[in-house]
Amino acid sequence: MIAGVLATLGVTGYAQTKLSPFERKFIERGLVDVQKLDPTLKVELKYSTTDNFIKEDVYGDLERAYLQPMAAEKLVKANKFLKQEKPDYTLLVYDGARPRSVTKIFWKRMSHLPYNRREDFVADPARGSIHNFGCAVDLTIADEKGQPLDMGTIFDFFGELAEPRREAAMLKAGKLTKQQLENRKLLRRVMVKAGYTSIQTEWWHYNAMSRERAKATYGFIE
Ligand SMILES: C[C@@H](N)C(=O)N[C@H](C)C(=O)O
Ligand SMILES: [Zn+2]
Repeated sequence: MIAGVLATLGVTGYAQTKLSPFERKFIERGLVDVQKLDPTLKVELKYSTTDNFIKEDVYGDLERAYLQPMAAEKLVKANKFLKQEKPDYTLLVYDGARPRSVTKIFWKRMSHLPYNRREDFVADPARGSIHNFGCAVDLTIADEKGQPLDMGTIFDFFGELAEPRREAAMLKAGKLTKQQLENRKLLRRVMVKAGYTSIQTEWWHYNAMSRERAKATYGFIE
């Protein structure tokens, strides 16, 4: 609440900037703009464009990525670890905190899938996505030209080729190249070293905390 009042007064550093409703909500809940902590991080919120799996801009004016401070600090660490290995590369964030209202839209759009398969790619809003607590991030790595590395699939490719649990088989079948796998492993290495955990079904998704702990600690951002 205090953060919200400060935001209204322009004390957060966004004095001349009109905040989007989602951004206001994030700031009120104590979340932080990841680029304020590390301006070398790149951010392209895919759900603030029509270049996403539902082909709709569901974020409107929101252009900045927000996370709980604990998750943002881990992300900054991961970017530092990446630069130790590859000084010209940087993390490119596609999504951070995501209100549950948006997860509800995604969940409806995947209603053609059986429950298990649906949950592999989009969290059931009844249980909550870890994004809904500001504790998950979707991201890739950008090279020295700012171009995303080839990870074998695009972001939000909902199919087996995107699944870390199938990487060895995909490599063997010639569907994933050694370089694509190396790129994924580089992302995984720096994120895990920084304290994130990966999931078995999406190469781009990382959790800073378990769903249960995030729910108990922060509660839903609706
Ligand atoms: C929709 C996709 N980018 C994603 O974040 N999926 C996970 C499982 C989630 O919804 O939490
Ligand atoms: Zn995600």
